Amino acid sequence: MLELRTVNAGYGTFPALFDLDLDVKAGEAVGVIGPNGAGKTTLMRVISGLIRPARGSIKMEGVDVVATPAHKIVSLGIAHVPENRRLFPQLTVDDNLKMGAFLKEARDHYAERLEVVFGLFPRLKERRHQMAGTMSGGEQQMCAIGRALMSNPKLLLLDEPSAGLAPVVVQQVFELVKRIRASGLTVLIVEQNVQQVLKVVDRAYLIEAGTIRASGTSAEMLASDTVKEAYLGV
Ligand SMILES: Nc1ncnc2c1ncn2[C@@H]1O[C@H](COP(=O)(O)OP(=O)(O)OP(=O)(O)O)[C@@H](O)[C@H]1O
Repeated sequence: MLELRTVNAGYGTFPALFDLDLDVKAGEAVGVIGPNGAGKTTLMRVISGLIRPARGSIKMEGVDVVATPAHKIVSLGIAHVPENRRLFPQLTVDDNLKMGAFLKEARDHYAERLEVVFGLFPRLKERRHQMAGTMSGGEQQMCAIGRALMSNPKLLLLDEPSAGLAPVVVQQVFELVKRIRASGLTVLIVEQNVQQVLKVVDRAYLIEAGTIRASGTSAEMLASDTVKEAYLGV
């Protein structure tokens, strides 16, 4: 579904990703783990078109993402839930969800999409008239994911959904990821919480200093000495 080949990207003259190759197949949940500053967020931004690669190719179902204008990338079926959620705190849950349905196709199917999102996250329906900024961290994450789902994506990019949440809420967020996964969506998820993320993904990539250092199934990653020593503290 998604194919990155020798992707190089950065900020000005600062290179953040080097010759990065990555694949996500339809129906898979794939994790990206790695230390602070490794380039995980940059990877998500380059896939969703927020920044453009200096070199390399990105294809979504065979379509060249690099040649697609940023505002059209959503219509390829890619939805990005950014780090720190980026909700509109002064707007209601309903209005935040509406923001996710700005494309014509999504607007035309707004009521239908809303039912899908409320079906997946009933809590959002209960809280639909509440200001997003007054909801708990876990609920806000739910709202951010719900907003992304309003565009009816095929591929959901989740950037550190558990960041800044209390341990019990982190559990709930990983339950959400499982639910999304079970609904048939393809998921690419960046996480610092290595132990937890390896429980919900099929495969994972370890990224260090802007490049892929290791990859494998969740079981392989859990058994890998590199991953164990650096990220699992064993
Ligand atoms: N807007 C920016 N301008 C300049 N440099 C940036 C910018 N955003 C990120 N960087 C740099 O790019 C590198 C990769 O950052 P990135 O945010 O992708 O890492 P990360 O793996 O997501 O880290 P973290 O887990 O801490 O969020 C870092 O060295 C960072 O300082």
